[in-house]
Amino acid sequence: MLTVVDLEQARSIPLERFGGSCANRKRVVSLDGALGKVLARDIVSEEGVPPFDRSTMDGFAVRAADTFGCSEALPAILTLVGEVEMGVAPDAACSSGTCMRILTGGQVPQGADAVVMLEQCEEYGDGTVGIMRAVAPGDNMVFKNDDVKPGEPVLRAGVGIAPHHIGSLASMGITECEVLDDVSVAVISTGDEIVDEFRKPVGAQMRDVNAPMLAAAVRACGARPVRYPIVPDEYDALLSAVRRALEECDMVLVSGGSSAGQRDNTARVLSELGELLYHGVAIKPGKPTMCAAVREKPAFGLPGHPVAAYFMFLEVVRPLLARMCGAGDAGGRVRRATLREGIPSNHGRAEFVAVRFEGEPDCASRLKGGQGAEPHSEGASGKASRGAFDEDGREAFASPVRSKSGLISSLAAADGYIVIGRNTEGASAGQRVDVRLFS
Ligand SMILES: Nc1nc2c(c(=O)[nH]1)N[C@H]1C(S)=C(S)[C@@H](COP(=O)(O)OP(=O)(O)OC[C@H]3O[C@@H](n4cnc5c(N)ncnc54)[C@H](O)[C@@H]3O)O[C@H]1N2
Ligand code: MOO
Repeated sequence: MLTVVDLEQARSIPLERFGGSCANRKRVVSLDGALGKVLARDIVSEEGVPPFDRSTMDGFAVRAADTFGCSEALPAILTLVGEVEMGVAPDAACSSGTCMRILTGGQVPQGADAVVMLEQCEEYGDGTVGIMRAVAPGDNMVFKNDDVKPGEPVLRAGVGIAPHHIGSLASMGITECEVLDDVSVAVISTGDEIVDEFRKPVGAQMRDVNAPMLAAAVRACGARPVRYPIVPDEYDALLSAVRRALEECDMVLVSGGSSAGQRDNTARVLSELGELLYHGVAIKPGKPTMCAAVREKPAFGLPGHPVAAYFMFLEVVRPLLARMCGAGDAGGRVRRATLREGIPSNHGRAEFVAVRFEGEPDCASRLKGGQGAEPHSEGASGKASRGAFDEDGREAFASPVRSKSGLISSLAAADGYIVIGRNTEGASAGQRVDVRLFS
């Protein structure tokens, strides 16, 4: 029997049940394998970076005080006492009235506290250098430990490791780090008519759309998909596939067989193995979605129709998976837009509607100045008299994309989707909406 919930409950029930207990396995990876992983503990450097005062320009290391008041007309004349070799600690120091030749990245010698750029100096060839621009202490150089101070945390546990973090770790000489272990997600397609995407369908067979798509969606969350062989519409076959997947993975996704037909086994299998938390969501498409707890692991039954499976993954599975991966709730990016045309929707369920953005002239000036704004068609809700603006100040318009839940390529024309509430007559032209972006 269907235990129907609304979309918000479909999302919150698994989050409450499984969201707190996860993401605790850790492993050590080398920097090569660290990209995209979530750091498991704070990074504190034992070393300071840079380990010495360092020039950021080609020129001459000086005592800044020696250059005060100098100009092109009246250069400060300093005695050249040597040259800093790259990668080697200087063999001389700068005392008052002296300077040393230095290249970008060279160690600023003792006594010097600034560097004058080459272009602002003139070598006279007699062992002296004319300085034509005054510098302040610290100009054109960085000091020892400016980037990283020993003992200070540089990266915090929970951060998603990006390329610049890997650069930072390398600079500290940290070549491996502890990260949260991958969350593994079993992806199972079921249906007698489904063949894998490498085979040519014969008769009334169809290629598996859901498994490659859901595996990619799992990967996009930072988790590791594990694909299992396609399961026929047989109870025992699905029971043993799901049982095995739950032993091997942290979460299971089954697509197909989710409604209440004779050959739809997913709900029966999940009830047999564990506790069905809900079966049925008041949303179109996506109605037969279910969630179960099997030995405290989450198992979702998603609709066979690919568009429905994708929307329900994004709305219901992704928030939990993101939490399990240690990345917060990761609701996806949202962009505000104004609907170009009305969308009727009055079947007592909330509805996902794919939309695309329409190109519009840049309205930044109108937004900022607030003058000369032309009103747009007023929605039936009366809420919007002007368009919505994105963060760049561009006015964004969205139009519905005709789509059906079995037609995955219809989404290729869409940039994202909106959710029309359950107790409405639909959405009206001119209404402002939050478009959940696909990417
Ligand atoms: N009499 C009723 N029929 C249906 C109802 C209903 O309430 N009463 N609900 C419809 C809705 S809504 C959906 S959604 C689907 C749910 O289907 P199932 O989850 O049981 O899935 P199947 O029946 O196995 O497949 C539905 C459809 O999707 C295709 N499919 C399945 N798996 C894949 C895959 N991996 N890749 C590509 N396509 C797949 C399958 O061939 C079917 O065409 O039920 C409606 N029916
Ligand atoms: O609700 Mo079904 O999930 O229309 O495609």
